[in-house]
Amino acid sequence: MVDYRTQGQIAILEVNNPPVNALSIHVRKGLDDGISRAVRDPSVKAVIVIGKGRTFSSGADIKEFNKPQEGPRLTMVGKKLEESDKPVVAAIHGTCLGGGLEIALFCHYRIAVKSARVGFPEVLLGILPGAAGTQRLPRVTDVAVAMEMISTGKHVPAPKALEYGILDKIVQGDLLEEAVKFAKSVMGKPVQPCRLSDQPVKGADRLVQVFDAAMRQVKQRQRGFMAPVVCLKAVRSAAELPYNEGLLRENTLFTELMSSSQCAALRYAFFAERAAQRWQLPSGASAANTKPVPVKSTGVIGAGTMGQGIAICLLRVDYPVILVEQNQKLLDKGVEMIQLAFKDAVRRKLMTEDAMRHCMSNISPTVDMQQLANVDLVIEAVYENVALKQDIFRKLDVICKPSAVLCTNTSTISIDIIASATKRPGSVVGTHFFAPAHIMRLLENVYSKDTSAQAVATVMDLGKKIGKVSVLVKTCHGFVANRMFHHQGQEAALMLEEGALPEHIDKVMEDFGMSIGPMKVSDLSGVDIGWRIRHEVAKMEGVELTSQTRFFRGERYCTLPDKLYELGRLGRKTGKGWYRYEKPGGRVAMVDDEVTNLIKKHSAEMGIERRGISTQEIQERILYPAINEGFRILEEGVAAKPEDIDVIWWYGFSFPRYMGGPMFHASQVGLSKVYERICYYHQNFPYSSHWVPSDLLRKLASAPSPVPISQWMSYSQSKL
Ligand SMILES: C/C=C(\C)C(=O)SCCNC(=O)CCNC(=O)[C@H](O)C(C)(C)COP(=O)(O)OP(=O)(O)OC[C@H]1O[C@@H](n2cnc3c(N)ncnc32)[C@H](O)[C@@H]1OP(=O)(O)O
Repeated sequence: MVDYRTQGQIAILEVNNPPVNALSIHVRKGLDDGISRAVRDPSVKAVIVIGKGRTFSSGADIKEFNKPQEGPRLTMVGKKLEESDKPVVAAIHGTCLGGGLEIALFCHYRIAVKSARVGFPEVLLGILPGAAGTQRLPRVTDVAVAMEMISTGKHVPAPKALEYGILDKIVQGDLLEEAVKFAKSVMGKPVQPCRLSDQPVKGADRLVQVFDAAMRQVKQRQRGFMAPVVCLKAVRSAAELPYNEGLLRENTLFTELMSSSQCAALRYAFFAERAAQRWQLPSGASAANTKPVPVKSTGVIGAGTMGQGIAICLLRVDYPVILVEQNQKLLDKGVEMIQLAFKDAVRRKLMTEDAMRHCMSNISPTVDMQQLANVDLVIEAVYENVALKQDIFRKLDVICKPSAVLCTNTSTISIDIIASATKRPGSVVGTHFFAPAHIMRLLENVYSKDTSAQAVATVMDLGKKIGKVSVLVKTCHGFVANRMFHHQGQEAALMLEEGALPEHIDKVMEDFGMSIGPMKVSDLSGVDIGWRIRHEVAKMEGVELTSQTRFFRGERYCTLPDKLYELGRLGRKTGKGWYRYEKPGGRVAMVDDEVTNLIKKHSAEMGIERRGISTQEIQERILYPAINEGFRILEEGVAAKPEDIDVIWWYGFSFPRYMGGPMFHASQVGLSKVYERICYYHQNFPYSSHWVPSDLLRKLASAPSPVPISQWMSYSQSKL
């Protein structure tokens, strides 16, 4: 785990724990033994700590977090490194994160290659750097920088770290050779001035202003999230207490965070996100055994809002895009909007003018679908209409080369139905982007009964290349995201006619931790989207939805969203939806009397006596139908595991990661309690199918002891 060797008078401690040199027990032990040996050996005059493979160290081994601590503690190992009278040099490449950076800060010197990155991402796991990081970073760099780095978890590129004083030197060429040269240059020099524990905190005279400003920012950005607040308190203590007392304070705060439910949720999230990338099809084909089709050229059909966003995602990572629209006017408008989005990115310094010009030069607008004949991958992004999408896929089947992967950005329509329009259903796959497509991180990839493993591998790979988090699901109406979200929308509308107002529902859910409530989400995604989907489904079933409709598909139906649509209140884009906005496309949601009156009038027309709806009821009626549907999705194998559902909710609907996602949240509340409440609502609202309890949930809820989330799927086929 740590290879010890000497090169002349230099001892080299090389951490060797693939894939990312996590500081597992054997690594800590190896470093501890290694530094003792180097200190003991009179022929050794300097020590280098370096990482083998792709990185210096990614920090503590997160898999060890819920196990009892064994072996030497990181702080003890660090203390030994610092106390060595022989200079110790950390030689950094790849990433130097968390405990890895703490080890480096215990060393007397730090050198790095230019591409290296350093950081304290502990906050993203709901903890703080608990091996002296909060006490040592503000001693090497300014306290303001330390507060920013530790409370955000952002990685800092080597050149910036040099500027901050975290690094002593950036080297070119072979890192070990450079480290040896550096070690020789400091051999024999006293190490005392390089021991950070002896240094004062930098910028301590501005502590109060810096702390107050950082705290304001953290509370604004991360409502309800404990770790950043506690991180700031720990750094503050570095400036207020002597080093050893600061360490004790850090330890108390660390223990508090480590035992929190937020930390448990974030640890779960860390592994869930990575597990989602390890997709597998029922056939046994998987990420591990399937190669994607090489994609060098792409096409996007539809230059509307979604098509523009998707084209931007592709252009940003250098894919040439053939953008197809049905007429020149719509095409020109689409290209203009893409250009505007890039200009905005330049204005916000997210890209250079040159990069923008390069992206725009890669776009080939056309009204001729034949131009797609040679593309490797095409994404259809027209509006949600089965006949239209089938027509496009019929044409693509004739036009595109046999190896092309044919993707549809449908948000609800079964991929089986769309693929059936072609003679190559194996090449057809869903790529469900979330609006705004160039900003939202989620890509819900959807396979049909015929989709080939290669097509799946291609879109999962594409997701990674364009910077998305991809989750693979099986086709059904609405897939995972919209199928779960739909029930929230339904239940929210029903609560509105019973007595709630949009601002009440949103406040409760925002206080729960959602970055925006469901009514604001509806305004953001567009009231017309839901309307179109509902009416499309009704049309397919030969039903007409009118203002008098009270039941649809045997369920209680609320016409309020349809009434909003009929008033032209389509959401942010029209400047009014469930709220009023400062302008079309505005962001500031204001309560609108017109909506309040509409809702009250609607309740009266329906003969419903309005009542006060409690916070608990709003929270449960928004979350539990989605959770119940999540269990059905698992039962049906639409999602392979609960973790995939939670990943979809963090990235698709901004569900607070520190609460773990709806399925993890259910596990924390307790499945028997969730089941009992769902049964209660089912009794009270028998005409809403989303309250019919899922069979899988029933089985899990009646297990003799709580079933860990990792074992839920083993109950899905059981006969209990
Ligand atoms: C007290 C607490 C202290 C002292 C800490 O140090 S807490 C840990 C702080 N460090 C982190 O939070 C870093 C976490 N890791 C990452 O951010 C990334 O993995 C990376 C930037 C280091 C590399 O990213 P990438 O190249 O994309 O690779 P993956 O993320 O896919 O990771 C590869 C596999 O390694 C596993 N991994 C990564 N870091 C750790 C870790 N610290 N402990 C245990 N395991 C880790 C990760 O799960 C991947 O595993 P598989 O999915 O392939 O099984």
